[in-house]
Amino acid sequence: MNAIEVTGVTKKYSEITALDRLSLAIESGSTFGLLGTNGAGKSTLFKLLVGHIRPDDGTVSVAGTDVATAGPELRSIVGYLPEHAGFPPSLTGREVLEFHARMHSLPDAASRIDAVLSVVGLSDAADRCVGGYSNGMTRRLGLAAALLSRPRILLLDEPTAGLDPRGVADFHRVIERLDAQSDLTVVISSHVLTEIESLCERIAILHGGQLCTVGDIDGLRREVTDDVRVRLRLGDAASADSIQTIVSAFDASVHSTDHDGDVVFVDCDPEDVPQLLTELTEAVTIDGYDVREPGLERVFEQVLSEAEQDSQPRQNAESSEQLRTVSHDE
Ligand SMILES: Nc1ncnc2c1ncn2[C@@H]1O[C@H](COP(=O)(O)OP(=O)(O)OP(=O)(O)O)[C@@H](O)[C@H]1O
Repeated sequence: MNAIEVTGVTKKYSEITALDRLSLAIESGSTFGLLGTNGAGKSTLFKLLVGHIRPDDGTVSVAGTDVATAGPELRSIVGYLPEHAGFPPSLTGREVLEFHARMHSLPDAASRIDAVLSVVGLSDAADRCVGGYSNGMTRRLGLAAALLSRPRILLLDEPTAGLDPRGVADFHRVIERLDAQSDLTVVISSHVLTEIESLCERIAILHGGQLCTVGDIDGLRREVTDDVRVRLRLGDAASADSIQTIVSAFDASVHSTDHDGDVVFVDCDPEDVPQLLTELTEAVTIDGYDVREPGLERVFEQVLSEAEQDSQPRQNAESSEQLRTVSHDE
């Protein structure tokens, strides 16, 4: 069964088309990644799913309920962590949640608040003022608020943006625990492709308000390439040119090379890796290497470049410069 069904949805903000005839179904119980460039329409989709805005055309349903006609029960179906969730700094974490519980008329507020504080790891900080919370704690409080009404669907809009690596890891652990312990459907939007790769099974990529692709990550990778990516750390600066000379002898199977400082990336046929490494180590000093599956960034870049070739320039499209804001964690 699908937790989310969006059919032919268009949403405009005056002359800006934020979503353009979008159709997307997300299966119940899955953790789903929503990717896209800045301004692709991800936050707009979340706001439609939670009923904060209405589509100009098309239908949106969550857990079989049409959002257009749903009443307050929508709050117990969908939990939402917005991109910019702020709380009154003078309230404690617990008081913030008590306020949310009153808004949602939750019957068992006190025990529910204790439970969600424990899920997000804020029990010890519950009676401290939110103004003294770190960014990571504030995001986890936002997650606690989203979980308060025991939703069946959880929407997380860039949940780890601005968090330090430990904050990111803590947040991921909470999501993984939620994923393992329940049949919750989680939809995460993020610009950090490695985050989506580690948390999600399926993804959709949006661009200019349109759906470019949807599918499971491994399947999309296979559609894009059979290559592996060899990452080489060079022992001396002069060897980047030598590498180019050597890999050019493999031109049928080496599909691209790139470098970042003293690290060189070679995308090639997996069968050619042993021969390539042998020849390279004979010719240049290599301090280390590894061989990886192509990252999700390969899928992302390919899908977007195809979408850009296919589409007419859009009045409200963000500049191609912004494509580079997507994080590539090499
Ligand atoms: N309230 C609004 N008024 C006018 N335009 C808006 C409004 N909200 C969003 N937009 C525009 O709609 C488009 C989609 O915005 P949206 O915030 O949904 O994108 P996004 O994919 O979430 O972007 P980002 O990754 O930068 O957060 C953008 O062109 C944006 O400028």
